[in-house]
Amino acid sequence: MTAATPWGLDHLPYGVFSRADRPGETPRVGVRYGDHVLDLADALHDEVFATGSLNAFLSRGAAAWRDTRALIRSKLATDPVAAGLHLVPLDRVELHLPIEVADYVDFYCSLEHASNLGRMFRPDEEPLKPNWRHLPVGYHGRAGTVVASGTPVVRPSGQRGAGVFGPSAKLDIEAELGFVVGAPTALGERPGRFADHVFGVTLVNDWSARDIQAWEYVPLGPFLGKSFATSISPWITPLEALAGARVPGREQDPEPLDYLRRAEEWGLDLTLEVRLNGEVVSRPPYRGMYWTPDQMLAHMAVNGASLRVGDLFASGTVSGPEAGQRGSLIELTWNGTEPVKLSDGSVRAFLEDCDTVSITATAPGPEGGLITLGEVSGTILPAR
Ligand SMILES: O=C(O)/C=C/C(=O)CC(=O)CC(=O)O
Ligand SMILES: [Ca+2]
Ligand SMILES: [Mg+2]
Repeated sequence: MTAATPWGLDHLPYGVFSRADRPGETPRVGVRYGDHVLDLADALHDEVFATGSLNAFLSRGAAAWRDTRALIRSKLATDPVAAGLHLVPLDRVELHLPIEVADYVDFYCSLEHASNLGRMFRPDEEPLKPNWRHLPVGYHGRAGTVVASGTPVVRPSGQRGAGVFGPSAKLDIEAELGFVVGAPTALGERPGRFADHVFGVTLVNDWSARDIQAWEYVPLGPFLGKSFATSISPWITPLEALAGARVPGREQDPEPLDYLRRAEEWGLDLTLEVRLNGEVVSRPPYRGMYWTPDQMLAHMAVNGASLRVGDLFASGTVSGPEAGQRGSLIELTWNGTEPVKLSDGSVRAFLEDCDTVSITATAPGPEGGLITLGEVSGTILPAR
């Protein structure tokens, strides 16, 4: 087995795969270890891992997540020969959407991103709306169009102004971090500790058609400009693997209301990397995000809304203060006025057909070193 790898015992992200040698079998849950996937249904003799998604396992709750991770680590470390029987080479599996997405919520937690978009969409107003520093602004997305990395994204068509219909000419990305809810709550109940409900994180690309969005969003918020596809990584990194990445959240002014007070450190020192056709165009730093994920969770449930197994909530676009840290093309090119230059001599204001965008991230590992989050990638197909 592979020894020195960014996919070692300290990471072990979960995914759902099917095996080329077992056609027709229901996809299975595995953890990535080096260039292999450990087949958990076989290795742990537990049918919860043979159900086609992570949801049944997630519903067992945080104590089971911890015990399972400990068991997997001990099997791989102390009995590699036996564990090796259940390791399938990555190049012989197909990876799927890891969770059955229940509800999908997208937040807007980067001060820099919100300020940049405010300047472009509402040039005559203050960039930040008066509510922005008082609550993590969010909207409900379309769970059914969350797709696994690698799924092609068809350029959406829609209204782009009064009487104007056609393919989006401002197709964009949003590099985000997504949080997967494992343990649910009942209607009317408030969630407890963040780590008792949230299982792990995944990278998200919230594809956005800026021309459709700019015309439709007033006053109810994003709708068709974002609901055509949202891509996530096939790998869910459990929170425990991020123990070395936890940092205090960014200072907040004004002090948030009690229900939004941070009880624990859930700032995360992750650095994202956005590639366009293989070239790095941005490195957004997650640790500077204004609202932390524990605050997002508290806010989305404060009205008594229940959490469901498989809920996905995303941070919103991760943008830092520097030009090379912006998590969307609309910011990187300032609404297309300062196109990005690629090394083949071509330029991009927004995405063209056949462009491929991929997002990765690294974070300090729980035992030193770095861990690498699973990539999310997608290629644009022409409008239909
Ligand atoms: O400011 C606006 O009107 C719109 C902002 C966005 O498009 C951002 C969004 O989807 C949330 C985010 O990713 O931060
Ligand atoms: Ca978004
Ligand atoms: Mg989207």
